[in-house]
Amino acid sequence: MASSSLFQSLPFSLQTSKPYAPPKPAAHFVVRAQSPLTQNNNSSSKHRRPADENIRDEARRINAPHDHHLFSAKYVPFNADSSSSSSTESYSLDEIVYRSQSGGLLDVQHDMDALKRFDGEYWRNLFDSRVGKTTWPYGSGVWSKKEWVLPEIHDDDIVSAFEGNSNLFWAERFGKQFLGMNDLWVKHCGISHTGSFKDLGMTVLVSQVNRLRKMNRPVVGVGCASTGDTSAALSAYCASAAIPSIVFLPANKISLAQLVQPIANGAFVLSIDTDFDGCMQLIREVTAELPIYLANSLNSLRLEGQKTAAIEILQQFDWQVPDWVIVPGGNLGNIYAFYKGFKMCQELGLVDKIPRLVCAQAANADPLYLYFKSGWKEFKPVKSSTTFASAIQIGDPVSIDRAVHALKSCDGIVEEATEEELMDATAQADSTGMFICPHTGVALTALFKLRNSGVIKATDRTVVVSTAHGLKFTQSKIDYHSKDIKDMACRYANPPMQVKADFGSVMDVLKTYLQSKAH
Ligand SMILES: Cc1ncc(COP(=O)(O)O)c(C=O)c1O
Ligand SMILES: N[C@@H](CCOP(=O)(O)O)C(=O)O
Repeated sequence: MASSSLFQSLPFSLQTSKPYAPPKPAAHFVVRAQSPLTQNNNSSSKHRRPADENIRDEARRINAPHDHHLFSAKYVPFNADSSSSSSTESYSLDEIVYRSQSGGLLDVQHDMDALKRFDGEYWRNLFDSRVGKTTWPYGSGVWSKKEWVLPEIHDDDIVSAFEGNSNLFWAERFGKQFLGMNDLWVKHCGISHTGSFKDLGMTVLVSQVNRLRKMNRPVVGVGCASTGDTSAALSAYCASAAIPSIVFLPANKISLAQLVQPIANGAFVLSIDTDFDGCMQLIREVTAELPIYLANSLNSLRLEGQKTAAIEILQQFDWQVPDWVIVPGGNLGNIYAFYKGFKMCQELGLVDKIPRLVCAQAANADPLYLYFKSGWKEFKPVKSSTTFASAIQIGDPVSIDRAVHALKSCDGIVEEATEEELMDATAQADSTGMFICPHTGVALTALFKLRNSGVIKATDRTVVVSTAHGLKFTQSKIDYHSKDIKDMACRYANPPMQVKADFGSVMDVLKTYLQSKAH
């Protein structure tokens, strides 16, 4: 139905480069900011869709086909200094390609001129109008930004669990009690369908695979190497689209909760006697030989979804820019994704600056930290050792170049956390009502260090990105609270008390407890 198209309802043509003159505010919101679907939702005479129509059918009926061709994106070689690049190498997103001709990384480049024909206010209003709906596919926090993510995919090909839109938690007590801060926030990306931020990228990647398979491209299955979260997301999204998934896991190096996820979702699970870097090497070799599509963040499609978490943070602050965003880093795709999300918002006029980024690593797997400390002189992969932050136990990150570009471009910082520091920070956060994963503990340790050194000020608005759900990492919490960790004081342990099953004994321990709590 062409007349209900968002873009047809706009009072200017995309074919012209004439600057757009905003209409009056009331008309602006009604005419320009709404998607075809929200126009239906907001109408006072809105109709429920017919009982025999599902939300995909509804989207098919309402969304005009040409909406998919207004914006476009392609793969280009990732080049930190893109302004001076004269490369003409590029690939359609429908090609199966992970590396540039020179063997370097790729990046998804959007047609920024087409996107710039709409002003920042337009995009802010459009994104805001889609939050919290069940309309397909915009109810997802990722697909609510579809024009900036994978503009050309048909809504019908999208595989989504309505991911994103995760809560931005005001860490009131933690901020005040431990850091003297009152504007500290935790972006809970792990409160998500499979319990980590990987869902944001995987909905994009698996949707594209779904499209490729419908185009009869040679993709029999999708594979990844994983420290637990990528494999969980991959297997869930593939299962929902009936696509075979294959996961390479380092034997005995991921949590039980993570291991059971791909098993339950029907993935082909290979437990391999090596570390993550070894699994990554193997999956790269295998995907070069077999019709298995690579789902790790080496594949730049993933980062297009992950960058929406940055846009969401701005949106949740009503498009005000925080001073700092702290992200735990392993394979280093996510730190770049955050940078890219913020940068696009700046370039397209939604905000006028970007935050400073901090990448936080476990000291037992800290190649980026060592590189940063050397003044970016020479990058050397490390042999990582065991860490409670097991999902970031990565010594040879594939996105090192992306991360360095992101950090240099925003005056960023790299910090690290020892095992004791990250476990203490996790326990401290939990004691104030959170239930975070050890990777978030790494990010909080970075915050402690930067507050103590005065780099982050008490009044700075700071966001810590929580990357996975704490329930995936209960064993480390049990060990900590049982004081069962060698060479660790476990200063914030809160072990349960064994009490005899009689009234007097229970009363005694309760009285002692209440006295200790009385003001
Ligand atoms: C829970 C968790 N946090 C942080 C990271 C680090 O993200 P990245 O590999 O994009 O640096 C990962 C995965 O690597 C993860 O699973
Ligand atoms: N933590 C990751 C490691 C792989 O990262 P990716 O973003 O490159 O897939 C995991 O959970 O597997």
